[in-house]
Amino acid sequence: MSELVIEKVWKEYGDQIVLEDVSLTVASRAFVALVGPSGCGKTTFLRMLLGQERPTRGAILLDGEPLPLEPGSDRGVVFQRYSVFPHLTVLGNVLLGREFSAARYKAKLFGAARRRAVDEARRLIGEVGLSGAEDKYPAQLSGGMQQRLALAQALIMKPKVLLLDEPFGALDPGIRAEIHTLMKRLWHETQMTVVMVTHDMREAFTLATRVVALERRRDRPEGKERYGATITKDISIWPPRLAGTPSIFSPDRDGPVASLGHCRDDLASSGEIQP
Ligand SMILES: Nc1ncnc2c1ncn2[C@@H]1O[C@H](COP(=O)(O)OP(=O)(O)OP(=O)(O)O)[C@@H](O)[C@H]1O
Repeated sequence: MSELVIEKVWKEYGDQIVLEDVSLTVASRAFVALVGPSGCGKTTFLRMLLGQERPTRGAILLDGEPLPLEPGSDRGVVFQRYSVFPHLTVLGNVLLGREFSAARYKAKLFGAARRRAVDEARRLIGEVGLSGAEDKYPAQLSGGMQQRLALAQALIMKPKVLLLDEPFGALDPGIRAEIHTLMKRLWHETQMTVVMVTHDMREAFTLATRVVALERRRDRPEGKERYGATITKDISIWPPRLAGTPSIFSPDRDGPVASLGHCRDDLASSGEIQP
């Protein structure tokens, strides 16, 4: 379970109302794409889900509990840039979250605990297609590889909710299509709830189960700061998609194995998926 409930949330900075009266329930295992004009408050909304900002009014609940006041391991995040640490290797970047959560002050793991974490980090590095790059630094990676690394870095903490702020916006179209395939596979495998900000409608409709638009209802220049954005459209993608569940309508496009273009042997042989 990882359901997010946003109840009548407002966000104001001084006199400026950025968001007004936003209510949204994001079901467990859903993938919501958040779209809207520049400056309407999408990142602000995501930062509230992360716990970096607090609503001025209203409440945000994760599985029925108010969100903790600061970011935690139950919520992972990937930004368009700067999600990874330039002075750490690929392996170091992926291990970091584990090291911090195990030893908050020294941020180092030792012995068997470190070996287990290293094994897990290497497995994830493989999952995102970066095997062989473990000892490289982010500056030695392409943009697409850096975003794959950022995904692995977020996933090692096994977040219930993954928050993505235009994570693929700076990538070339070909690389973006590849990373979409990866993102779909990871979403199906981990069955996380995902909220992704994007400017790319094609990306929104390719990945999401639901596309939600934030907009100011009254957009007169003189009233810009007096009215915040709210949800103006909420489109459920058809045929429906759900993490971990093959689509009955388009199994070749949507489903745990479909995004790979072929059926993974382990799932097929387990009888979970029909090849
Ligand atoms: N910490 C802050 N203090 C004051 N104002 C802020 C703060 N953070 C965001 N804002 C304001 O909130 C508004 C919404 O910003 P936000 O970055 O959330 O928009 P956005 O929809 O993500 O934009 P874009 O699509 O261009 O990234 C902007 O007017 C911005 O200046």
